[in-house]
Amino acid sequence: MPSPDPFDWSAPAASGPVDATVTLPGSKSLTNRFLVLAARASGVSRLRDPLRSRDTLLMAQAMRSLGAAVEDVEDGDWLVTPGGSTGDATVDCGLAGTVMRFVPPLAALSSGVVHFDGDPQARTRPMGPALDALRALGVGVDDGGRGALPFDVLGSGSVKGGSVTLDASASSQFISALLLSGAHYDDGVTVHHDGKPVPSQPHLDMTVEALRDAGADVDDSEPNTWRVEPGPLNPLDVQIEPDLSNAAPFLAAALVTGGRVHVPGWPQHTTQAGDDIRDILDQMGAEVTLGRDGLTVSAPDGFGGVDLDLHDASELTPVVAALAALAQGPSIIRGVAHIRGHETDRLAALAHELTALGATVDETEDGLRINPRPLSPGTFHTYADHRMVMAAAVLGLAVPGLVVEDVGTVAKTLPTFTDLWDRMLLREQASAATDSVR
Ligand SMILES: O=C(O)C1=C[C@@H](OP(=O)(O)O)[C@@H](O)[C@H](O)C1
Ligand SMILES: C=C(OP(=O)(O)O)C(=O)O
Repeated sequence: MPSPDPFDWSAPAASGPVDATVTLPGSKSLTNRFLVLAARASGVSRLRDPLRSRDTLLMAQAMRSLGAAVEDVEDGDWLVTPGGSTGDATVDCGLAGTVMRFVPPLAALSSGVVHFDGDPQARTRPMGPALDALRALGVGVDDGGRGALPFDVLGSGSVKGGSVTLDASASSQFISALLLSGAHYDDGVTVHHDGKPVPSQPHLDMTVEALRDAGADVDDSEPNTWRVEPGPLNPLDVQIEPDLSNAAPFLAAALVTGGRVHVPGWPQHTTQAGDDIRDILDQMGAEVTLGRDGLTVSAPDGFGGVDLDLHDASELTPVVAALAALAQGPSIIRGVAHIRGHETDRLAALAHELTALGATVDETEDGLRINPRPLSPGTFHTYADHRMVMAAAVLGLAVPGLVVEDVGTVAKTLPTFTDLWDRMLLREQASAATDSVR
């Protein structure tokens, strides 16, 4: 037999109920917002326990390219010393939506041409409305008419700003991007959304809250309109919360194995969309308890299918779809048409891979209908999508022999994923061993 591709990973099957505590690294969305805000604040900022993953390292590098210093200091924190670039620069976006959307409005403030590019799949992610909005605010952008990467932002040292209307139904990040830099524009920025509903409302709330943490004057009192007044931003000293979307596959393991998973440090208040996983797992029949010490999920009685609108928390779709394929009844996932423009067309990718394992899956215009069936092992393709790796790992718990193609792609937001996964399952073996000697 040919030896397996070195980047493939045999997903471990569970040999019994998991019983584990899993500590997750920091939130991608919070880390990358705070990096952008800190890069032009009025003093040195400290980011405590930031996520270090491909997306956040690319963002740190982008901030350096634009003149800020991002330094590793003791305890794993980042110190960010603001600075404005005075020359041409290049930004590698990788496949990070936050980098390709949040950095151009900041680059517009620099004095030079800032060239943006990324992975091949990044060139197909929606950018057009974000680039047109910058143009409407007086910024030169050369995208060769593509409305996508690669493109140049022609920085002239300042941006007039003002009012702009755009269609952000393809990504909330178009709006977050303008707000995160708008305080540095001469007239601030007012963003109006006109189109189908904007997805990911919690991420917009996160942007507004992060701006207010930095002292910005933000008005989000009217639907579909956001206003950031011009003015300096204060330096930040912020503790980054654990990434709750990255917690989802670990919590899902409690359901699949009939076990228990505890995630310490789960915030009592958060703007992270991943917090919605609590309600989703509860709807599937799990026991979900949020205490001062963190979140605990257990599922002694199995779990059922759900009818869910994931418009607000669409990044949870791959893991929820994996759970749905293993549930005791059919599920419908709605409201996530825009995730066809995520790392890959997630609806097509999930439908294809789950069907290949034996599930009955219909791709709808805005989601998936999933009918669980007995699944057979095979190779689960991941399409350069970290969350497809996480979905595959969840399936692998119940499908011995499942192989996950290109597991390294999970480093986009969680480079330690397979270590944490193995440790969660070792703990399960350890407790099984303890039980057997009792
Ligand atoms: O602003 C952010 O940090 C994000 C917003 C959301 O993007 P979309 O609105 O494009 O779905 C989310 O899916 C993504 O993972 C992170
Ligand atoms: C959609 C995602 O990422 P991005 O920030 O690249 O849009 C995601 O993490 O699921």
